[in-house]
Amino acid sequence: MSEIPNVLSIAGSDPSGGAGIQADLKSIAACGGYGMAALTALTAQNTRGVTGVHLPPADFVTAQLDAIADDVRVDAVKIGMLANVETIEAVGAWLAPRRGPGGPAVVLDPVMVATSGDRLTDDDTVAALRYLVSHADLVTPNLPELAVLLDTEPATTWPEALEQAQRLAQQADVLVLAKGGHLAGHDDGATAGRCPDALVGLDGVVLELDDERVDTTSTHGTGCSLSSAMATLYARFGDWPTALRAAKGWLTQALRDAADLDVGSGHGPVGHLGQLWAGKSVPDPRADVQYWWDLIEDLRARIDDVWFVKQLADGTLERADFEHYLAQDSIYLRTYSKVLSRAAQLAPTLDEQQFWANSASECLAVELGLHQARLAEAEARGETPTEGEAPTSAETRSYLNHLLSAAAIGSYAVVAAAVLPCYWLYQDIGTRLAAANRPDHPYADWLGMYSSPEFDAATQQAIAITQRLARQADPREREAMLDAYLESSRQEMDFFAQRRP
Ligand SMILES: Nc1ncnc2c1ncn2[C@@H]1O[C@H](COP(=O)(O)OP(=O)(O)OP(=O)(O)O)[C@@H](O)[C@H]1O
Ligand SMILES: Cc1ncc(COP(=O)(O)O)c(N)n1
Repeated sequence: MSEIPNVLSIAGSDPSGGAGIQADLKSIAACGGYGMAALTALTAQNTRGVTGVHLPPADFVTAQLDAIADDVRVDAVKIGMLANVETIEAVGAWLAPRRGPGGPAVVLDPVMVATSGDRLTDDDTVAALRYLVSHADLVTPNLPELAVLLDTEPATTWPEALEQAQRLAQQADVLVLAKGGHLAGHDDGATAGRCPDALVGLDGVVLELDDERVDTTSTHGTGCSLSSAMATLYARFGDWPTALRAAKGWLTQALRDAADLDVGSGHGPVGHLGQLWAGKSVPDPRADVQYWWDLIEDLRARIDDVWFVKQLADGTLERADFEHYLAQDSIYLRTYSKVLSRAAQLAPTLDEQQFWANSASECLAVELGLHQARLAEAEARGETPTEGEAPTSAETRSYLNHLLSAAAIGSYAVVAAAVLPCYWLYQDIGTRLAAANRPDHPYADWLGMYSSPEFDAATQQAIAITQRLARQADPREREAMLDAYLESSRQEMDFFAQRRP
């Protein structure tokens, strides 16, 4: 089976190309899908407004849908403008037997009013649309549409929008994408200059993304474009948060790319294909290291529960266990420093070379400190410190083998991805360990060292470098980066969980 999903838009036509099925087909293509379109309405429309609407008979809408389904597997459906009750019922009836496991994902954009302010639906369609909402997987109303569906006033602040979205989610048992586009000019609070979107379920916000508000009047068709991007990216990646991450990044850039177009004198279209024309790949959440971090959310929670981390935090850790950890950390850092030197060797710029080389050197300084601390620990217990290195544990060896293989055969991007968890996880855990410190804590000196502005800054720089490399990587290298990152994260966990012999 092809990896390119077949995505069907059931929507109206905008002959000026910015909204409706024209926007949908461009979005689907830009997001890596094969686009199909069944027309529910023809509008006479341009960037300034709608001057006419012509509706095909409802049974001809059904005929188009049947023709597609008789021949083509449909992986996802996006529903846009449905101008009257007959059309809504025809689409609902066609969809009903196709819902459920193995059926296409359904995104409903309950279009009622165009960006220009022109109504696109009859007044009596609202009740029928409410019914269809409860039969979709995801519904993407703008703030006025959300209010109409709930029979209330439009939200003017983001918290109010989220509250309304949750209410709709509960009423219709559907996932709601709350969109901040219409907050412009209302909300001068936390969202000023920003354009937030959030997936909201029955229990509240599932994922909230806050992106820059692009300073443009070319917002015609953003709702159409976003909903068809969501259908396509869900079909590609299999979950809604991942789809939203990729769709939001793509749409924000498409809004910026609108500046390259010269279409009409009103609200112009977005630059759907600008990113493809610039030679960038189709949207891919794996290009965002924050997505990598979210993927290891469970693992991060488990690290906090590892016996060693808990006992170190609450001060019940036995000295011998602590000494074992210091010994293994010392061995780890010696080799980790070599892997960082490999990153320095591969770095294309002076800045990055210097960053990795400094980090490698810093590791050795810390290793020296650890060595001395280990001797002091042994002396404190009245033992003669053993000179030379302790034997390397299986866990330490496994982590180092992974890093060394990345350094031996991985690209610069893969090496950066492999070393990143040691910064990021350590800094993250360190913040909580440092917070657990108190003057009479048996490991007070240590916990104090876990968090430092210098290490925070180095972590941010490692994240920024890896982020740039992930964006530039082709899909194959990106996959290798993510694999290396995930493996290092698992190895971090095993390293903390190891027991002394
Ligand atoms: N100026 C902007 N900058 C960045 N993102 C924007 C901007 N305007 C809208 N968006 C984004 O576009 C998407 C559509 O949002 P909006 O709330 O405008 O929906 P809509 O009203 O259905 O769209 P349309 O404007 O096409 O009618 C959302 O992801 C929103 O965050
Ligand atoms: C055929 C058609 N469908 C939908 C919209 C809504 O467009 P927008 O995304 O601007 O709200 C539109 N203007 N025309």
